[in-house]
Amino acid sequence: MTKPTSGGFTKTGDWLDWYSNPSKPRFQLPPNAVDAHCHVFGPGEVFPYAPERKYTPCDASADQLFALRDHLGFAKNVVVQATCHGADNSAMLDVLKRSNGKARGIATVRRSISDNELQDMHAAGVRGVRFNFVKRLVDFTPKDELMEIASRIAPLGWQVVIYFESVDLPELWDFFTALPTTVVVDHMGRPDVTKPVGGPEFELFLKFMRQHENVWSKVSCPERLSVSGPPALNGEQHAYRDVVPFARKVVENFPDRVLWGTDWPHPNLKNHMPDDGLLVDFIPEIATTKELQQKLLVDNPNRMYWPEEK
Ligand SMILES: O=C(O)c1cc(C(=O)O)oc(=O)c1
Repeated sequence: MTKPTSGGFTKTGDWLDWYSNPSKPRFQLPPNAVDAHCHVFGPGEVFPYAPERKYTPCDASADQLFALRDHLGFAKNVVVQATCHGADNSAMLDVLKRSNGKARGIATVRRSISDNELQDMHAAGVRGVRFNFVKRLVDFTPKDELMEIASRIAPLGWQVVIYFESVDLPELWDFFTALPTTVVVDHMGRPDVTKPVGGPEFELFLKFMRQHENVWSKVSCPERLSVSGPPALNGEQHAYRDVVPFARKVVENFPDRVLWGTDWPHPNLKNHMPDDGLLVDFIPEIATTKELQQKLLVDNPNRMYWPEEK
């Protein structure tokens, strides 16, 4: 059954709705595991989609996110502002408010934001801003504007989350390496997994992490990066084979600087929508020991987003 887009909005034509009734993962998540990359969409009638958005999704609410968290066995979420909400962070902030401290947020802000607004967001649980360089998702923002935002959020101890395509890394290198904060890369910088894992393009990404100890990576989104599949559907326990060597390499080289997230509700997927339970079953393919799993799912995200709990 298709899912609604409320508030009088019309869903993007080829939109794929998030998966209903995901399976129970076979892989049992360790206690206090964090889904460190997920979103909410609206609902549109409560939190309208932004005029400048590039897509209109089906609704995906805070309650639906919490239900998924509990079903999969995560303890906490890091909610990343989705581009369909522009710089209006209210839907994301509403999740944080209703989470009893079990969610942190990554916001999108413009340079016009006041210091008081940043302080309020910090009190609500926001711990970073996202800079997006994927052209199909956002309009261009000048780098000096982004750098100004980065220098204003740095004193709060916030991070900058960056989303870009691997082919754009050379051009963005100087900007990224000048950022004064912890930098977290979404989805491994979107490698082209049809190219060799040891080839120059992915090697540049590994060099970026190797040379800059403030750079972390989310080893998320095999469902987005995979070309070969097979998709995480119909009980498939060996999904997305072509992504495995890339993600494994990042986890094994930088075990203390990796994070994992579902990316629910999976904006803009075009050829299938994964069963989120099977997506969790992908984790032991890329973090192959208990020790690596503990770092990826528990130690790293809790150190990053809930340091006060130590
Ligand atoms: O590749 C994407 O389409 C995508 C979009 C968004 C967003 O719209 O915020 O976030 C993601 O993590 C990935």
